[in-house]
Formats: sequence, C-alpha cells, structure tokens
Amino acid sequence: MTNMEQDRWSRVKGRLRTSVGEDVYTSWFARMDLEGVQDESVHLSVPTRFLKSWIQAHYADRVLTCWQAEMPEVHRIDLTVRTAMRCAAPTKEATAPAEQRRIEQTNGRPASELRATAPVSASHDALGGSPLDPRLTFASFVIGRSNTLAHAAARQVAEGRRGDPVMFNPLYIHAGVGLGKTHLLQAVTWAGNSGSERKVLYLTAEKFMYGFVAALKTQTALAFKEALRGIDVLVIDDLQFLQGKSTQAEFCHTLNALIDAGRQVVIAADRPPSDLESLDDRVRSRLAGGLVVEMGSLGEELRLGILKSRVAAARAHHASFDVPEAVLDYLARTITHNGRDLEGAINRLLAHSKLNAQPVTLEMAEREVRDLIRPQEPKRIKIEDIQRVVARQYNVSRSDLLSSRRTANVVRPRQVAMYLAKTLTLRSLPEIGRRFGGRDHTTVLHAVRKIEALVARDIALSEEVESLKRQLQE
Ligand SMILES: Nc1ncnc2c1ncn2[C@@H]1O[C@H](COP(=O)(O)OP(=O)(O)OP(=O)(O)O)[C@@H](O)[C@H]1O
Repeated sequence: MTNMEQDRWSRVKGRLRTSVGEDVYTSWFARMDLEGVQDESVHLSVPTRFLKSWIQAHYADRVLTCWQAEMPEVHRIDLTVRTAMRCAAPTKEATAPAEQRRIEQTNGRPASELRATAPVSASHDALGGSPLDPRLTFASFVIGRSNTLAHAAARQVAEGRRGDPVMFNPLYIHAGVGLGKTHLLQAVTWAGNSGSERKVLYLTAEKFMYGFVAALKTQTALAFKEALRGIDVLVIDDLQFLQGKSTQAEFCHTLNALIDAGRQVVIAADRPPSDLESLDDRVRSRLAGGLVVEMGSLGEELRLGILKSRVAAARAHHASFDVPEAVLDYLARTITHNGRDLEGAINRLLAHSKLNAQPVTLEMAEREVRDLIRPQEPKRIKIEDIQRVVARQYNVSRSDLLSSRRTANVVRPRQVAMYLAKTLTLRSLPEIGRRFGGRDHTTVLHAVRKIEALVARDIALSEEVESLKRQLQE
C-alpha cells in the first residue's frame, strides 16, 4: 500500500471512530484492514465471519459514507474474511479475534458436545441434507405457551421408531420470522438421527429445488427420487420458497409417496398451507391433511427463558461471563421481536464484555442493543379474522359469506369482507376469490371497486368500515 493510501485509510478510520464512538469502534472496527482500492470499490478485510456479518448488517452504510467523504468516487465496499495465514503477528488486539472466533463457532457450547454431534452430521451430510447447526437441539429449545403443542408433536415424531404407526402426517409447523421453526426442525433431525435405526433428512426447500434441478441436468433424477423415498423422515424447512411447476410436481409426488408408504414428513413455513399461494391446490390440501400447528409470538417469559439458556450456554465456555438479572429482564421486556434478536443481544454483550474486559451492566446493555429494540409491528390480519368480524357485525354466518347466496343481506357484507381482505392483507385477488368460496378474481375486483366508491359517498358505510378495521387491528 502506498503512503497516500495509508494516510487516506487512517483518515477514514478517524472518521469512522468519530461517527460511531470509541467503544463501538474498538469493538467492531479495530481489526478491520484495508486490502486495496480499485476503481469504485474498496476492499476491506476482518478476521472473523462474525465481524463481517455484524459490520455488514449494522454499519455498511456508515463505512461507505466515511470512504465517500475521502473519495467521492467510491460506490462499493467489499468486505471479506482474512485467512489465518494472513493474520498479523500476535499483539494484544490479535488475541481478541481468536476469542471471538470461539464465541462464534461454539456459542459457548463445550467442545465435547460439538464432537458428539459430529457422527450425526456426517451421516446426514452423506444423505445430501442441508447443513445442521449443532446448537439447535431439543436440549436448547425453550418451551413456552406459544410452542408447547409444536414442541410436543416434534418430540413425538423424533422419538418414533421404524414401523410405529405415524400419528400426524405431515406435521406442518408455521410461525413468523425467527420464532423457532428451524430450531425445532433441526432438533427433530438431530434426535431422529442419533440412533442408527432411522434416516432423517433435513432439507431447506431451496436445497430440495437445487437437488432436483441438478439431478435433472445430470439425468440422475430417478436416483434422486429414489434416495428421497428411501428415508424414514423427511424434514423440509421454509416451504414458502418452493417454486417452479416441475419442482412442485416432484415435491407433491415425493410427499404422496412418503406418506402413502407410512414415512413421516415434517414441514415448516412462515404461513399456513392455505396461504401458500404459489402451490397448487392438491399440494395444499395434502399439507393441510395432517397436523397443522402454529407457533405464536414469543411471550416475555419465553424470551427470558431463551436469554437465560443462551447465557448458560455461553458460560460453559466463558465462565466469567455474567449477565445480571436486571439486564436479562430488561432484554426480555424490550426485545420482543424474535429469537434471532435475543441471540444477537447475548452475542453482543459477550463480545463487548470480552473484548473490553468489562462487566455487563444495564447501561452497557441499553447502549449495545439499542438498534434491536423495534417498534411493535402492525398486527398481521388473516382472511379468516376478516370473515369472522364481518359476519358478526352484519349478523350473518361465515358460511353465508362463502356461499353463492345473492340476497342483499349477504351480498353487501361479502363485498365489504372482500374489500377489507384486499386492503388489509397482501393476498392477491385470485387468492381472495378462492378463500371466499372459490369465486373468480373479477368478482373480487368488482366488490373492491364497489365498496371503494360507496365509502367515498356513504358516511354510514364509511364509518362501519372504519369500525371493522379498528376491530381487526386491535
Ligand atoms: N423456543 C426457543 N428456544 C430456544 N431458542 C429459540 C426458541 N425460539 C427461537 N429460538 C432461537 O431464535 C433464533 C431464530 O430461530 P429460528 O432460526 O429457528 O427461527 P425461524 O422460525 O426458522 O425463522 P425464519 O422464518 O427466519 O426461518 C435461533 O437462534 C433459535 O435458536
């Protein structure tokens, strides 16, 4: 690097330090190096994947702005992880990345526990499964009101033996982002594969698609299908991402073949089967034919339990790491969104207290997790809720709304309900039509336009609609 580049890099670091403050700078940027500048791109490196993803997620814009203040032509920051070979000679600072890498890789789990999962992982890899995270087991899954049923069903599936009657097939678990679906599915896989009797295969929907497309290209599709049908339990995560007509048809065949042969299928998605719009009706009804369980949002008690289990796991490896009760209570009360943010908060406190050799205090926690405290998201409204609330308001039944009856006392409430479904949900017109007794999308469009026009001039109807909206959003 030339002297000029060195100077410029020092100035950028100075700007960054001023912009984020000394503490944050030392925690996240002290080990960031400049690799080079080419045209409009700056290439930076950090010693760990953890640092890379952290900086990308939280400070990418800040870093770019500081560069642009020195070099306006820069439009892109490439951040990579340096290999161990390139690491500088050990200095006081250089001991931190190793420590941090340990945090990242084991998240506080004893090495022996990680070794114990290795054989399961190896046999699962051999089946062509998606990678498994050794931390996501039943032992680390915290049970609360919102996930008791899903947990019990998952446990039952995991503990089943070859030849046992299959009770719920498929087991379909749905929940919003970060509420523990992947954790539960991987727990089923770890537990199911820990004996040698059964083969449990965990695949993300993306991996399923990739496997199928790759098999078609190499003309080994038959072998791929046979391999899938030869397993005892098929676990598919993130089904909402399954796309493509032929992949879906293949998925449907696999599902039918496995279920008909008495094999277990476990599925997770971010919505119920009826809302998986891109899947065709046959797949949807097959999915809905087993046990469908929703995991609700994490209540405060459950959040506290997750935080405590994370701290306990970290302490197994970092005995001096201590998080006072008051801090845990604060985190459980304020980080309401999902499990991933809770995990992030503990990782941050751990990294911060280790790297700065400081105890965790409430003040430090407030500063460190500020950006994880998000405003409450507006409630997600479902079409069934709309039908229920509208039916109650107009004193008709839900089946009246779905029926083909055309009497005035049913037609208007039905149109109002379709209008609300279009304005308060992200569902498409055809999907809404399907959910209202299999109507055509043009009928829905007509209803939406009609109510829009009426609301603009009919004060009583407009107030009725507003009151329905309020009831749905409460
Ligand atoms: N009940 C729980 N017990 C312990 N950890 C949990 C629990 N619920 C969620 N978590 C943790 O929260 C994080 C996010 O969970 P997970 O990845 O399973 O969510 P997800 O529902 O699959 O999210 P996505 O929809 O983004 O795929 C993980 O670190 C997970 O371990």
